[in-house]
Amino acid sequence: MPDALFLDFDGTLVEIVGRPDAVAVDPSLPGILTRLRERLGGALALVSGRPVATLDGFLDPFSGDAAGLHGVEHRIGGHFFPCDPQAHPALRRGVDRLRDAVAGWPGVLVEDKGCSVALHWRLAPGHAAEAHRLMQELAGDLGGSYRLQGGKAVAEILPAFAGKGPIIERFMQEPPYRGRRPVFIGDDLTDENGFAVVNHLGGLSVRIGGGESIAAVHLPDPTSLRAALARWAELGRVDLG
Ligand SMILES: O=P(O)(O)OC[C@H]1O[C@H](O[C@H]2O[C@H](CO)[C@@H](O)[C@H](O)[C@H]2O)[C@H](O)[C@@H](O)[C@@H]1O
Repeated sequence: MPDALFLDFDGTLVEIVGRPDAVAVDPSLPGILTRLRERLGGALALVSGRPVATLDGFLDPFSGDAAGLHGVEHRIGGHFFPCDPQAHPALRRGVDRLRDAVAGWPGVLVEDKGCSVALHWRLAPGHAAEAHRLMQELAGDLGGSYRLQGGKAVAEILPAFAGKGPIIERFMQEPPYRGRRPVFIGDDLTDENGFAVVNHLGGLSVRIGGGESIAAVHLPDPTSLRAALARWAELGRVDLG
């Protein structure tokens, strides 16, 4: 059965760095993704917590199918299904509240993604507990339409329906993904939900780096994944043997 490949971005295709805007993309990566996508008959999608537009900016000139904000928005076959921040007035007020609350916490970063918001403390580990508590409070105040998502030195608030598993399932119902074996590669807590779905569908889950995971296979780091992707672009299939 041919493969359908789903790839996380931060910590998977690129190394984790101090700030969200400081990511360095290996110059070979856009070309590798373009070739691999062609060899997979188009069945390659990014599945990330980032907005789709941010992924496009980092990976230019590569641009293909993608799910952004953990599946809140997605693009498939050139059709973009966006999220309108104006449909989330309570969240927008919450972003203002967050900015005010962390104004005196140097190194704590608010990443406003329109329909979701992330609070980062990688550069300010001493504020981790209070930053996490702040996000828990805000998520509680926003009620059941939103949920809290943990990650690497980050907590995010996003619409409750969103998750990497559901959006992978959605892609798998559409051509060119339908009828293929889903392979999902990720590195973080939010990716476990995607691993559960591909495991259930009889696919392959691959975790980058260590840590407890339900993934079937582990690769050590983004460098080793990029080397594997280049090889798969020649082979035209995923090969972890
Ligand atoms: O689903 P992903 O593509 O893995 O995105 C998850 C979040 O990644 C980003 O934050 C993480 O990477 C940053 C840059 O290396 C790092 O500074 C931060 O500590 C990490 O948590 C991104 O900023 C978030 O928006 C994504 O949701």
